[in-house]
This record gives sequence, C-alpha cells and structure tokens, in this order.
Amino acid sequence: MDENPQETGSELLTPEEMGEADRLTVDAGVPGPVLMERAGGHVAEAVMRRCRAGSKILILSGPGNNGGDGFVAARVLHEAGYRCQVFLAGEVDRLAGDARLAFDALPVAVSPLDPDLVASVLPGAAVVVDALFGAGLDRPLDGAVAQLIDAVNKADVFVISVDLPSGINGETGAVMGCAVEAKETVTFFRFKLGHFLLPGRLACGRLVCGQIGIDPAVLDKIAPSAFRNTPYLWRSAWPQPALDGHKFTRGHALVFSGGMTTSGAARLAAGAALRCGAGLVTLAAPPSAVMVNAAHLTAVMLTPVAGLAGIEAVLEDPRLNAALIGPGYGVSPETRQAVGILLGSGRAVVLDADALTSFETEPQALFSRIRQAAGPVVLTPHGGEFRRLFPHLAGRDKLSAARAAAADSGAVVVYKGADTVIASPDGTAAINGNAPAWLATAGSGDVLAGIICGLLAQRMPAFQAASMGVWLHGAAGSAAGPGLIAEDIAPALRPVLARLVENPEG
Ligand SMILES: NC(=O)C1=CN([C@@H]2O[C@H](COP(=O)(O)OP(=O)(O)OC[C@H]3O[C@@H](n4cnc5c(N)ncnc54)[C@H](O)[C@@H]3O)[C@@H](O)[C@H]2O)[C@@H](O)CC1
Ligand SMILES: [K+]
Repeated sequence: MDENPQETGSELLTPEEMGEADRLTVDAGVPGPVLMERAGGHVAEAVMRRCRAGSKILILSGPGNNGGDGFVAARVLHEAGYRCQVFLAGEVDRLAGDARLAFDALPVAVSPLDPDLVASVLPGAAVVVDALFGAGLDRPLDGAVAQLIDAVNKADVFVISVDLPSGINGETGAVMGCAVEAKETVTFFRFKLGHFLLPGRLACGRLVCGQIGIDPAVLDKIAPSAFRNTPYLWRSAWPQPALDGHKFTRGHALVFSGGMTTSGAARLAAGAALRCGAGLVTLAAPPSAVMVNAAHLTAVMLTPVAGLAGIEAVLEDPRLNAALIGPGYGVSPETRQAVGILLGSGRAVVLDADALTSFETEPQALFSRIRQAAGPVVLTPHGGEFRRLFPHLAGRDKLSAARAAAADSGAVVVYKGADTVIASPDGTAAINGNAPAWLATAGSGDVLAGIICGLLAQRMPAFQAASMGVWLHGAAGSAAGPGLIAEDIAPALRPVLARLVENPEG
C-alpha cells in the first residue's frame, strides 16, 4: 500500500459517503473540475511511475466521472510525451458535467469502445488505464464492456484502475457481473470499503490513495463508521505496563481446556494470552485433562475444574477478570450451561468455536444472556460458525452481516476470514487487511481467541481488544512466515509487540 498514513486516515468510506465528501468540498468553493484534475493527475503519475514517456498507454473511459478522470489522465500523459489511445464506452453526446469538460479539453482522438479493436491493440500497451466505472456502478456489467474486461484480464498487461477496478462494488467488494483485475488501483481522499472486503481486495492489486484537496474536516459531518484495522484505531487503548505495576495490574485470564484428547487448543490460546501481556493466565482443566496439561505447561498456571460446580468455585477468585471458553471444549448442553455461568459472572468473556456451535439450536438464548451480561463479550466465529449462529443473515455482505450480528447479539463480533470484520453493536466496524494466507492453519483461531482474551484481561475495551487482537495475529503470522504452524504464532508476537512499543504506527 502506498500512502502517507497521516494523510490517508483509517476511515473507510462507502461510495455514497465519498459522494458526500465531494459535494461538501464543492459547496465549500472547490470547483468539481479542480477535483477531477487532481484525481486524473494522480492516475497520470501512477502511469509515469510505471513506464517512460513514449510508451503506449490505453485509456478505457466510461460514461461518468470515472471516465472523466481517465480523460484528464490521458491529457496529462499526452502532454508529457506518452502515446495515448483513448476508448469511450458510451456515446459522446451523453457525456455531461465535469467529464464532458475533461473530454472537450482532450487533445487526443477518442474511439468508440469496440472490444475486438481494443483486444487487437492490447499487446502493445505498456499500461492500460481502467476508467470505465467507479463509484457510480449500480448494476452488473454485461455485453461489450464485459467482453472487453474479459480480454483485458486475459492479456498480459499492467492495468491501473481509477478509483475502483471496474465491476467491483465500492460498498461491499462484490463483483458485479465481472471485474477488471488490476495491478494497481488509484483512489482518492480515503480508501473505500470495496478496497478491503473480498473479493474486491483481490481485484485491486497495489492500493494507492491520492489527496485531491478534500478537507478531512468533512469527515466530522459524514461520521464514517468503518475503519481499516490499523494501530491508529486502538493503540491509545492499549495499556503499557507501568514500571511500578505488578502482574495483577495486568489482569488474570482464565482459559477453559477440553478433555484429555482435546486440550491442545486451549493451551495454544492460553500461551497467546500470556504472550500478549496478560499478567497471569490460568488454564482450567477437567480432571481427566490435568495430567496432559501439566506435562505441557510452564508459565501458564493450571487448576482442576470439575463440572459446573467447579466453574462456579474457580470464579470465586475476583482477580480472574477475563475468560475464554470454546476451543476444544466440546459441543454439548453442558457447554451452554458453562457459557451461561461465565456470562453471569461479570467477567470479560470470549466465546469461540464449540462455545458458539453449542448454541446452534438456540442462538436467541445466547443473545439474551449476552445482553444481560455485566462484562464485555466477544464472539469469534469463522464462516461456518457464523452461519450456524446467525442463519437469518445468510446472503448479506460480510460487513453488514457482521454489524447485524453484533447488534442482534449485543457482543463484539469478530467475523473471521481473509478479510476479518470486527463489528461492535453500535455499528462501528473495522476491516482487517494484514493476514497472510498461511495463517489459515489448524489452531490459528484458538491463538486469536487467546490473544483477545489476554487483551481483555488488560482491561482494553472489547472493540479495541478484538481489533488489536486480529491485527497482532495477522502481523505475527506475517512475521513467522510461510510454513507456520499455530505454535509459531505466539512466539512471533514478540518482535511485533516490540515494534508497536517503539513505533506506535506498527
Ligand atoms: N467531484 C466528484 O464527484 C469526483 C468524482 N471522481 C470520479 O468520479 C467517479 C464517480 O463518478 P460517477 O458518479 O459519474 O460514476 P461512474 O463514472 O462510476 O459511473 C456512472 C455511469 O456509469 C453508468 N453505469 C453504472 N453501472 C453501469 C453498468 N453496469 N453498465 C453500464 N453503465 C453503467 C451510469 O449510468 C452512469 O452513466 C469516481 O469513481 C471517481 O473516479 C473524481 O473525479 C474525484 C471527484
Ligand atoms: K475504474
């Protein structure tokens, strides 16, 4: 990603919110053509970074302002000595507003977009500028445009998309019929949701955000509620250990182990909770699993917990302030009861894996207990668990599904995947973008649940703890590199945390 984080901010806008930012800026006296001039200028600069003057550039422009940005880029590139060939999808007579002005200022001939003609000239192009559709895409692409996009995607050419790869829905990241597969996407002012939600993220290639003269103060009015998951979002809520503090001031996490043959998941979680800064971590194990856990644990403490009465008894220690249940715990009515006890205990609670699936037949019972809970609650479902707990949200895009799940359940929901969404019941949401593909491995989710529990033990607010946990998990996965197994993630947190302490931007 190419950006100045100070300038780009972590807000993620919907196309509608971006339109509002444009309108507020124009109302404040910056003419629309000036915004378009700067937008097109950023696109031209991206082309210039890629190839020298004299190179052949194809500009594919659509009927709206996205096409207008393409016309501006073509003019700037032509003036800089590039050989530009411009194609228009649509009729010249229907061009209007700023796009019409940009078209009229073009010193280059414009050809109607004929897919076969474009396909025949593709091989000689150093760069193809995709200025077909951006924020205004409102229906699936088909016909000649779809045929053209297919030819561009099959050709071995470097595509720079303007604002969004054409065909990607800026609000959901969905492919509308078909979509350009760009090597680079140049957007303006702030990134959009569709740049980070799948499959949009995969179509964007490298992401670049250019400033076009929109004052960030417009965001006070727009009040966006979705953010990129970066340290800016939660860094100030992360408590730094104080020199005069001791381990109890950093919280005490309680992680519930499954039985003798399913105890590994909880150990992974407990180790991660300790590694990310919880002062103490205790593993609560059923009698059958005490020996196997004892044989593996050192810094993590161990306590035998027999049945539901045992859970009640262990919770009599008021220093235990955060709990995780679910990894390897087993799907059963007893698990539902154990979850009920924890939710009634006033502790911060993370529910993962089997603790979620145990409520498949009665999710409303879980949600009503969460709403009565005195402490914060975080749910960490993967796709399958999410569908089991929130079947009524099937078919919704990931962001709106996660937000609805948080509102319905009353918990912070971490909807996991390559584009993990963290959503709070008040609608605030973060989209994560730092997870490497090799993080999808057995036990990885257990580690994530443990990290979040460890941060909750340190008394971070739930949304920030969940967001930071997801980010740490992704960063540690990247640091560990290909070939990682779940055991490698917690040790890899050390350099990640060290960087975060030294450099708050991570
Ligand atoms: N002042 C502004 O509003 C600025 C806008 N900018 C550019 O303007 C773009 C948004 O412009 P617009 O709102 O005009 O939208 P677009 O240019 O993305 O597309 C709108 C046009 O495409 C048509 N269309 C939509 N879906 C279609 C489909 N599936 N098949 C065929 N035609 C379809 C619409 O009928 C409309 O004519 C941004 O993406 C950005 O590139 C930038 O120039 C910065 C300033
Ligand atoms: K585009």
